[in-house]
Amino acid sequence: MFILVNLKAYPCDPIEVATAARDVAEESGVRIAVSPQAADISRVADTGVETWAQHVDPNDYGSHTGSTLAEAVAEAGAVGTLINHSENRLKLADIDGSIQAAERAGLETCVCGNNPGQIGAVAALGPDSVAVEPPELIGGDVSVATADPGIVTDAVDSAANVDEDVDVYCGAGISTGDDVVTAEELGASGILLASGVAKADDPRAALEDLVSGL
Ligand SMILES: O=C(CO)COP(=O)(O)O
Repeated sequence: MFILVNLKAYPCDPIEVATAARDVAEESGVRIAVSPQAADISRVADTGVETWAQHVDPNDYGSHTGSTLAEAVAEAGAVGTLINHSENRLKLADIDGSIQAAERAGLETCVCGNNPGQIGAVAALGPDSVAVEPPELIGGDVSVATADPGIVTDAVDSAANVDEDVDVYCGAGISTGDDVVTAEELGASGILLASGVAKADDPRAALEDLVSGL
């Protein structure tokens, strides 16, 4: 299982989370990555943790003020990027363009979707992975794998029907090792989470719990 920690714009210490994630990944052998604010990518990557961007724009180099250039986040140390999110919704054409920009820069891609239908649609664009995250469960206390297991299994089927090479992750409300094991049993090959680590009093303990059943 891959554990991808999205720090969103939470007021946590990205270096504290990154250092903990690096250490827990090393100790457990579980792949863990951290996705900080774009401005923090470089110093997070310097900790040695696998680092992802939260977004890249479709544009290439050029006159694109305010854009997040895929090459720039790769140069800063990111090896992957999230694309699309219920908190940062993109049009299908822009998702396609952002995947192409990320691939051009050598970044691994994970495209988020709200439901199995969206997962099938974005899987058709050829990302490395997709993540199903029901918006109503994001930031809550109940894991998607418990609250709505069918959405995970349907997303796995939906992606497989389009492209069997696309990995399927799930997210929303995941915070414990039991949640991760349940997600794995439903067919997910990774989880995407935020508040369970970014808002934890002790991010290291939260990460240790997340990998405890793997
Ligand atoms: O949106 C998410 C990750 O991208 C999930 O957020 P929570 O883990 O806080 O529910």
